[in-house]
Amino acid sequence: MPIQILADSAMPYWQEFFLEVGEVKTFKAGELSAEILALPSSAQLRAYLPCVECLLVRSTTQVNQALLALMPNLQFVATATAGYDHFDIEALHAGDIAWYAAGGCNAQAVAQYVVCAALQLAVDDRFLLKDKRVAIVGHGNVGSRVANALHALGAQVIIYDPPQLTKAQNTTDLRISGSLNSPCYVSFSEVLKADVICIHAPLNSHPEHPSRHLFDADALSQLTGSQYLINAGRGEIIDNQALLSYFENAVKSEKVKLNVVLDVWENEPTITTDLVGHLRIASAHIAGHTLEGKANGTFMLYQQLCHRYNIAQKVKLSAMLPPDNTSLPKHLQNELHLNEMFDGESAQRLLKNICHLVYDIQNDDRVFRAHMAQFNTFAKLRQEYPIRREFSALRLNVKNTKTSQMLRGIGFVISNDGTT
Ligand SMILES: NC(=O)c1ccc[n+]([C@@H]2O[C@H](COP(=O)([O-])OP(=O)(O)OC[C@H]3O[C@@H](n4cnc5c(N)ncnc54)[C@H](O)[C@@H]3O)[C@@H](O)[C@H]2O)c1
Ligand SMILES: O=C(O)[C@H](O)[C@H](O)COP(=O)(O)O
Repeated sequence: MPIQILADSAMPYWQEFFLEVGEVKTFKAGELSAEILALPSSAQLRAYLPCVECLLVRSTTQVNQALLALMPNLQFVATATAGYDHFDIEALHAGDIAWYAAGGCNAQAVAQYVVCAALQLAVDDRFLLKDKRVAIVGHGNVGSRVANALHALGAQVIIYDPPQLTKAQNTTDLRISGSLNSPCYVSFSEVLKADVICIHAPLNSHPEHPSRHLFDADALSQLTGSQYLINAGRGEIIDNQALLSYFENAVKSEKVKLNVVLDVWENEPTITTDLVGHLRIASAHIAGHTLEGKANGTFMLYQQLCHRYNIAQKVKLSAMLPPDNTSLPKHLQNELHLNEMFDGESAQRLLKNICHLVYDIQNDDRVFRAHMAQFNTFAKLRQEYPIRREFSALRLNVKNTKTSQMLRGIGFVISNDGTT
């Protein structure tokens, strides 16, 4: 009997990977909840559920007790995402169902979203990132990449990650893979003093350090209009009602407002739309939605399935992705050669223009505002998100060693840079 797999169809290349493993039926985001499945229109999907052995989802499917009760043969649940707060872990354990989350699959994508946001704000507000102190909240797959990228841009980076710090203190080997060589761990009160705060913690109710509402009314009241707060972790890490009250009070008292970038929101997809007008950059939870990030997620689930069912891995991810052969327009390439030392405002503007050639975050912000102003289309915007590539898809030719190190640090692939 082939393995029975039920998978979210919003996983690029699912046919190429999952059909190698078993028989696959797909569903669309929003279709797989006990409430929706109770409707007569879901009869066909509901009838299939008792056969399902492997369930492959994205963050939009709540894997809870009510859903698990409909799949008595389920052995394995996996999500093609880094976050797994949509899993009821206790219910999975109770049902003796193995689970997996594709941690790191889209870390590069999120890091590049943050780099684009930071460069955009720096250019608009005429400051240099290298003069700023940046706090990273959550220094895992995503946070460490963001830390490395902003460090490469010259920023001073500090880290808030109590679970990681505890682990580091309890081990003789203080190196933490994928992070800055020696992370500078700080307290939460130091985070609140940083010029830029980037949130990349998971949503959790950790007994000592819960991330839910870490940025509550009290924390928000300590921030000022000269600071920047970027949330690409989970919406619930910032109390969105408290943030709205903060903005409304700032408007009333004519105070300069905190600069906030939100990719993630509380209660997605039914978000607090009143917040949008107060934000510097707003998007519909798409920071990780590059083709590479999503394809990595599918591939990581395929690897898990092969491992679990002892199947030889035949399909390679590199065979799927389109070739990375875009090159820089001549005028930008010339400018890049002229700005050899990459110092100062004009170099930062050039870097922003190069990054935005691959990913134009302003366009995501414009589209988001236009749609959210008309009707609540958060989920639709996410489902119809256009194909976005990562910086590695743009080949850069750079001679200066320092410049190429910096560009590599934020994820570009460099050729003919004089270092090789
Ligand atoms: N916006 C997006 O599209 C997008 C994409 C990818 C991931 N995410 C979110 O980002 C989160 C992080 O992803 P990751 O791959 O880096 O996960 P990860 O598990 O590799 O890293 C998370 C880090 O956060 C730390 N942490 C846990 N609780 C914390 C707390 N209360 N305060 C500070 N740090 C805390 C952990 O110790 C860990 O080092 C995911 O759980 C997901 O919710 C969002
Ligand atoms: O946790 C993650 O990996 C991200 O939040 C991910 O980008 C969510 O994407 P979705 O599954 O909702 O498409």
